[in-house]
Amino acid sequence: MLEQANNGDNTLMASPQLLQGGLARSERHTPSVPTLTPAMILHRLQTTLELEELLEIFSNALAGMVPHDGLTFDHPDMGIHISQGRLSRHVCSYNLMVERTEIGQLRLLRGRKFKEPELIALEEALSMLTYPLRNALLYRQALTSAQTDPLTGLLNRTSMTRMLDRELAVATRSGRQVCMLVVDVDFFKQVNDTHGHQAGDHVLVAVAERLRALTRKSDMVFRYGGEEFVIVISETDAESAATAAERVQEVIRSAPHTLDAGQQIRITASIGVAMQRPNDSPASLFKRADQAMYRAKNSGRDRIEWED
Ligand SMILES: Nc1nc2c(ncn2[C@@H]2O[C@H](COP(=O)(O)OP(=O)(O)OP(=O)(O)O)[C@@H](O)[C@H]2O)c(=O)[nH]1
Repeated sequence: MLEQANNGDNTLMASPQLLQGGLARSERHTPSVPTLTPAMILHRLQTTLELEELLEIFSNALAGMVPHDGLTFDHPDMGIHISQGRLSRHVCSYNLMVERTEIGQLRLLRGRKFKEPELIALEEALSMLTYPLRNALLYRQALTSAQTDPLTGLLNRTSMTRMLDRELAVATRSGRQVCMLVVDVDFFKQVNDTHGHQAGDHVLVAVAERLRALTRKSDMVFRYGGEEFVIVISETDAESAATAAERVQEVIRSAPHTLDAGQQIRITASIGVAMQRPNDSPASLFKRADQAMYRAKNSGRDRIEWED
């Protein structure tokens, strides 16, 4: 079993490694696949910025030279783990770099050992992959930042509309309902005015963290804008939604927030709740939850109000 690490400055290390998992011997790609010229491989790799598609192209282009059962790609800092084909006994692993920047680890898997000429061919192919791979990672980074709020790291309003569209359709098909909570921090302007904008930012980040920690994996938390957050609970009912709203209210007001200067401040939030109705769009559902939130504000704040 071989593990290679190509770190981009021509250092190559080899050490034995055995992968836990399947012991499949049949290869996903067989030697009958035609061998491509380097120019053809490079051309194909430059046809996409989608990471999964790029790796698929790479895997297919490699098939004639280095038959394999599967391929994995990992970039832990970007939270990326892609696995194509299947796990197999022998693993050939490369840490890829471009201009001294790590761009992830690529592993090739198959049931029999990789031979020396195959490793040479693989390294040649990898040298063609690195720049297209770097570009695909940059593209993914750009897409992610367009979807997230830079201050809190939560998904932003644009993402909310897109994801809610899908959630509403799924819930309609399954005969269940989506619930929306609009959560607006009370008297937030006072936090800024009294403690400064940096402290205000700090509170927003802390609120986002509390909401994220509270919500289940299937729930979605968005920063709608300013000090307004939206929680979307998939496939729920009114009783569970009420419990969720109480938990949100509690988690925000329970513990004080400690500012950088050491002061502690307590904050509360006004919460509006709306349940999905037939033919709801993201906008109509949001409108009812938002109106309910404003009623909570007008009724004294630190309250939960339901849609009409
Ligand atoms: N620090 C900080 N402040 C923000 C941010 N976005 C919006 N704000 C401020 O949040 C404040 C919101 O004020 P208002 O809309 O009056 O709301 P409020 O003071 O919370 O009052 P109520 O909602 O009525 O309880 C404004 O002063 C905005 O400038 C941000 O990202 N960081």
